[in-house]
Amino acid sequence: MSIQRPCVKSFPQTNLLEILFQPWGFPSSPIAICALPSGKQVAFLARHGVGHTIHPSTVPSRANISALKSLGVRAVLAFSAVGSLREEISPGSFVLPTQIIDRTKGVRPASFFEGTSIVAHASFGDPFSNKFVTWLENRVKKALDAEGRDVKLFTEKCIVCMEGPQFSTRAESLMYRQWGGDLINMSALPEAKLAREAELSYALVATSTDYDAWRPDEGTVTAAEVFKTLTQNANTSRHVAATILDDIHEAFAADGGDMLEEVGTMKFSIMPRSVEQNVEDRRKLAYVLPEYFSGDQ
Ligand SMILES: CSC[C@H]1O[C@H](OP(=O)(O)O)[C@H](O)[C@@H]1O
Ligand SMILES: Nc1ncnc2[nH]cnc12
Repeated sequence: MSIQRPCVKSFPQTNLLEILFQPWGFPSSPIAICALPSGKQVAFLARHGVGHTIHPSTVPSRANISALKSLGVRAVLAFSAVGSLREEISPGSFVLPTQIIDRTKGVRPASFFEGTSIVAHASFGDPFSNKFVTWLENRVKKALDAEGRDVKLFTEKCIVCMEGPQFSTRAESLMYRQWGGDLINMSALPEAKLAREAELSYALVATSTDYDAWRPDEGTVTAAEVFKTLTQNANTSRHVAATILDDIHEAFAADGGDMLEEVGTMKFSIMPRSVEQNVEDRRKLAYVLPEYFSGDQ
């Protein structure tokens, strides 16, 4: 879910060929561009496809993020069902995490630069956009407190992103707790990494559905257990989105605004040997980073 702005200044949408050129394939679902009651536009994308047909390991995250960027999106507010690794984060709780532990297994393309002649190392020490997350804290809390919704909100938590599709073993779940993990899902990565490379602000609203597999006297998570809480969490997520999207749009609307802390960061992440950059690679990367790759070298 994301904020849409009419146009990214320097995106080279000059002819039909350029528009049709989608270097990372098609996104998971059609992207619905909707007008809010205020008239502002937002774009919605279903990560697992319209009929939930896409496995977490094969979500085309590069296509998703690059398509959103090409539409003029500046900020992505992602939602995810997560397991809880902490007693206090009971199913039904909402969390705005600030850290990630990567337990994906290298099978997901995780960089726009992969397979190109251009090397870049994005900073990822703070994997979610700090300003965006901080900005969200009060707003999400207020939205959750409205209408007597009894939903707890946690902040400053660490999410483990695992490969799946099977859930974790008890031993893995206990290990993640020892590592400092508070939540677990299969979707935060490479989405957050790619948003960073695309210079988009990215925050995750994690919605807890289960206690994973670490509780000694309880059974381990099943898909059926996740589904039990999922519908209620999805309703609450829709309420949160409907309450805060206008304000998010507003916060990101002004050019050069405070919230756009990722814009400009890739400038110092791309290795500077541009003489050796392949023209086709530059063209491909111009789709997602027109700021650096659309012109001649
Ligand atoms: C249905 S449980 C596992 C599944 O749920 C989460 O998906 P999403 O993040 O799209 O809500 C998790 O990451 C797994 O992909
Ligand atoms: N326990 C769990 N592990 C991984 N992904 C999840 N999504 C929801 N619950 C999960």
